[in-house]
Amino acid sequence: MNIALIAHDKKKDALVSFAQENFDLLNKHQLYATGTTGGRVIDETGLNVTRCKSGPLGGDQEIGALVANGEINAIFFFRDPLTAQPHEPDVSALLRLSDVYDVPLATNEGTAAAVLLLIDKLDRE
Ligand SMILES: O=C(CO)COP(=O)(O)O
Repeated sequence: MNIALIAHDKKKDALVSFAQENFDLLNKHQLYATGTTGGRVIDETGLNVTRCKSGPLGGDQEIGALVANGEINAIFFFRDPLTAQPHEPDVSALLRLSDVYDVPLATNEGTAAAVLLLIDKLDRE
């Protein structure tokens, strides 16, 4: 499956930890990420990740285009609910597209863990 990894700045540590803890499960899939998130995941986990542009520079929209083209099966987007983002319209557009195309979207670690387990179960059936 194709999984997109995205984290706002204050959630990047949590996403990197999540990726380290779930290395074996994530390593079975094609991973995409916004630029800075992807760089950290690559450097700190060794996972193979296709990087888009940084979120504020269009990365969320790039992921959105992949969603619209049916190329993303799940999104793990660790959002920071307490900090205003300069590119909030891009974030909202990505969330909207995940609903338009019925792509599972986890916006926090608990949901991401649940979705990843389900993806793995479905993969093995
Ligand atoms: O801003 C983001 C998501 O909206 C994430 O982008 P970066 O991974 O480039 O920081």
